[in-house]
Amino acid sequence: MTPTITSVRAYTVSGGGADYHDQGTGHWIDDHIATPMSIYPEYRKSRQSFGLNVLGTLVVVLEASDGTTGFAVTTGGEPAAFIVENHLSRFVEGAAVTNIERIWDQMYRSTLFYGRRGLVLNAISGVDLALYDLLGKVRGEPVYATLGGTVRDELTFYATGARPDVAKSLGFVGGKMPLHHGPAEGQQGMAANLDLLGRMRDATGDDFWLMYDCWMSLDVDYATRLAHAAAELGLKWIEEPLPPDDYWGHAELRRRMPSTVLLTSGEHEATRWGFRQLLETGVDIIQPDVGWCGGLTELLKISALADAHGTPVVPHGSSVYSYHFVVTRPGSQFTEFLMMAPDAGEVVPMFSPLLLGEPVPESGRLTVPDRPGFGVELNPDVPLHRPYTRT
Ligand SMILES: C[C@H](O)[C@H](O)CC(=O)C(=O)O
Ligand SMILES: [Mg+2]
Repeated sequence: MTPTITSVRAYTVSGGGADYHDQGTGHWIDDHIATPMSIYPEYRKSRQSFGLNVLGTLVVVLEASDGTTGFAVTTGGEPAAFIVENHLSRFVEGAAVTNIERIWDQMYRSTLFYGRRGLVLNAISGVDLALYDLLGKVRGEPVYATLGGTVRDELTFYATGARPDVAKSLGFVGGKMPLHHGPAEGQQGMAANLDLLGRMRDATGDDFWLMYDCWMSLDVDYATRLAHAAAELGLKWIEEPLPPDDYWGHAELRRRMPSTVLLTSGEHEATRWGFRQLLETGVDIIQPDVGWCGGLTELLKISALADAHGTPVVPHGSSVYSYHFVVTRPGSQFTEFLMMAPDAGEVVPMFSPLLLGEPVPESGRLTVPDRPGFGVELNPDVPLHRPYTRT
């Protein structure tokens, strides 16, 4: 008999974990990175100063009637824990572990009046990923097998961090750097952005991919100028240059940018409907985050839509949750690894120290482990807090 889900519990964790922006001081990920808030000088130096790490990590744990447990981690912290415990749990508890599509549909429809994207979709994603982990563990198969099996033997990675030169020596195919200066920092900022790119090009040679992650900080005019100047230095792509709601700006920017530089976006987009709009702008690669876009159930739909547009899907970060997806998709030729060492100088597990068994690329490559579910466990040494206990 198919086991049913007997309980849903939502926990928070502070520091690191799935909220990878929640790092200590001196980390490259909070070192004067251009953001939508950079127009305010007082919030320019640090993203934590305007609250980037305010949510923290969400851990969703599911228990089945046969005693199997599944779990997932994402961002969303305490407010997402409230939504999971007090709203979404009703669609999960009592359901068969195989009923993922129905549970997703009920979670999405029932939250439309206050959801659709952002925090609510983080919470839905967390539950959805935990459902896949549980189903895999009940069946004794890795999630990639549940999705239909692999299309490649190993994953190929580019690295995101402050040191593409180090990433090259570690075997990655490319390095994506955060852009440090936005339009409010004028011509001097633009020159510094191009100078860093030039130095990294000198250090890595002509064939290494170099990309700039602009984290929603630019406008069409600045992004156009940056793309033309950076094309001379062999920039492969310009990522998320505009606020996600500006679909029209994305279309205009694609028209104005040189054809040699790719336009990529989507890590802050959610659901098939959001991605439909983004795909129609003509972006060259979409980058859904499986922990934010609606989970695997939704990512499969987004990816089918992208295939029909001929647009590759290269998911944003998300460690094992991305790896089990990418290894099953012909349209996802490579994947991202976020360098979480404070100086981006070595490979460490992205969600460290929260997970046990979290695999990392070696020489820029990884065979996805065939352990059941997502193949990871919660580290018992990391304290979990359950803010909304139900009786
Ligand atoms: C480096 C970026 O600003 C951000 O922290 C991560 C990201 O957007 C990405 O990995 O892509
Ligand atoms: Mg990005």
